[in-house]
Formats: sequence, C-alpha cells, structure tokens
Amino acid sequence: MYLFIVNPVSGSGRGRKVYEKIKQEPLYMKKECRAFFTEYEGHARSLASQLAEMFKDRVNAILVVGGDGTLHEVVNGLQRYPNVKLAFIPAGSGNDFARGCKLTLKNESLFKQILQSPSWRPYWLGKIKNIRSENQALYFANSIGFGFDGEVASATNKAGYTKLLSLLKLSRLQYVIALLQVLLSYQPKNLELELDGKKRKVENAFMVTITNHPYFGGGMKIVPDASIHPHHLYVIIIENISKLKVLFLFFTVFFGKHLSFKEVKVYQAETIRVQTNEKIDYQVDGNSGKCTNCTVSKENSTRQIHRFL
Ligand SMILES: Nc1ncnc2c1ncn2[C@@H]1O[C@H](COP(=O)(O)OP(=O)(O)OP(=O)(O)O)[C@@H](O)[C@H]1O
Repeated sequence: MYLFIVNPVSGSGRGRKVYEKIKQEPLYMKKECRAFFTEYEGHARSLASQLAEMFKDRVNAILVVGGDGTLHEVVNGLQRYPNVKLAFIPAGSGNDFARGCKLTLKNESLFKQILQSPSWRPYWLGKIKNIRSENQALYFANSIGFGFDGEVASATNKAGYTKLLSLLKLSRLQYVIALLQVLLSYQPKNLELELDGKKRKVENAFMVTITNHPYFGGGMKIVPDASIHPHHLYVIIIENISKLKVLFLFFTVFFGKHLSFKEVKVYQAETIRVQTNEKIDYQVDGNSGKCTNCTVSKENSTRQIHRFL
C-alpha cells in the first residue's frame, strides 16, 4: 500500500495539480494507493503519525506531495516510526530537499520511478533539542538557520506576493525579494556556539546555518560539497560582513562561490549548541520561529528515503 500526503495549497496550488495528474496514471489504479489531503497548518504531522500507526504492517511507503514545509511536518509526525519508507514529490516553491537528494524527475515520472524502480537510501534527519519544548525534539530534513536566515524566512512566510510570483512562474524569486527587504533593516547578532564541545563566540553574526545537504533558500548552494552523512552536520557562519558585501555574496551563493569570502566559514560537527542572550529568529526547513538556545545533532535512527545523492 502506498499512502499519499498531499498539501493542496503548496506551491500556490501546484500540490493539488501534481496529485491530480498522478491519480490518472494506470499505475496508481493498479497498486494500492490512497491519498490524504492536508487541511490546515500542522495537519501533515498528525496525518503522518496516524497513518503510520494505522497501516504500519501494510504500508510500502508514504509519498509526500508538497513543499519542504509539508515534508518537515511529515518527518516530525514519523519521529516514532523510523521504519516507514518515505518519498518526496516536490510541489512547493522552494523544493530544496529534492535538489539535495538529486530528484531529477518530476510529477508522474517521479511517481512511477518511486513505485517501479525506487532508490531507497539511508537518511539521517537533523534533530533539535530544547527549541520549542524541553520534552520533545524537533526534526529537520534540510536545515536550521539563525539570524538573517530566520528573519528572511519569516518575511517570506508573511509575504503577500507569493501567489503572483507563482502565476508568473517566478516562485524562486520569493526568497530573493524577502532577502533584499530584510537586508535593509537587519542588525547583526551575537551568539555563542559550541561545536563538539569547542566554544566559539560569533560576534556580529549575519547568519549561522546548520544543514544536512548543500541547498537552501530555493536553490542556493550554501555548502556546495555537503553530502548526507550519518553523524555530522555542516555549519556555515557568516560574520563581520558589510551589507553591500552580503548582496554580492548572495549572487555568488547560487554557484557555490561564496566560500572564498573571508567572512564565511564552514565547519563539520556532530553536536552544535547555540545560545544567545536575546531571542533570535530562526528558520527550520523554511518554517520560522524565535529562540534563545538549542542543541542540534543527527537523529540516531536511519530512515529509508527515495534519493540519489
Ligand atoms: N489546506 C491547507 N490550507 C492552508 N495551509 C496549509 C494547508 N495544508 C498545509 N498547509 C500549510 O502550508 C504551508 C506551506 O506548505 P509547503 O511549505 O509545503 O509549501 P511551499 O511553501 O509552497 O513550499 P516550500 O516550503 O518548498 O517553499 C505549510 O506550513 C503547511 O502547514
């Protein structure tokens, strides 16, 4: 049995359209496929855990049709079900997870590939402790970022021009527009980091981002050489940089050329502690929030995800 979790509003309606096309495929009728639509924010998380519990002995895989935000909810719903196989059919506006996993096919072709010749490979999600609750960890598929990154995500999520950009097929511009807006008002932050026990003060931080794979912000190659690793995450720090230089840096990041800037540093670490005196904006898989401290590492379980990288 293949279970679909479809976010119909992802990508300004692309999620519904992609699913409607997949549903017409003879393979959809032939195999046992069932679809569940999300109806509100957070619904994908509860759906995923309910479906995994209800069909745990019969499910071949859960297929997520949506954006990175929907995937984020699903991986959190599956926290207690690491054995459930997961596949992603991108239909959002950013789709960084699909880039990070080298999913080159789209829509019906990707659906057929998942059912007929899947490439199940291990994946280790990022795990954040203490960010929203002391008792429950939060998982991420792509990245968590603090500072500028968090403020840009918050502006992107509040933006009123999303639908227009989608109609014009310019969704990738959404992040860039928010970035320029936030750049004008952004005040650098002071943070204290601990990378595998080694303390490091980051003064005038532009951003600190921890990622599982190279992509973020709708196609920017933030850590170009990152590969999905069982133990370590990649930490990119941008500090003491002028706003003008940031602008230049963000043009080069699409090609992964920003690492030559002296203000940019990349580390690998298994456990990362982040602490600030004042609440700081963060984004996790594109969802925004505020926090003062948290600890980030890899989850212990291995999951099987359809991917090529
Ligand atoms: N029926 C619904 N109505 C309104 N919001 C929904 C519904 N179902 C899910 N959502 C919310 O829609 C939000 C956006 O989803 P998602 O991130 O998957 O798409 P996107 O923003 O277009 O893509 P990306 O994150 O890749 O840019 C999520 O926060 C999710 O909780």
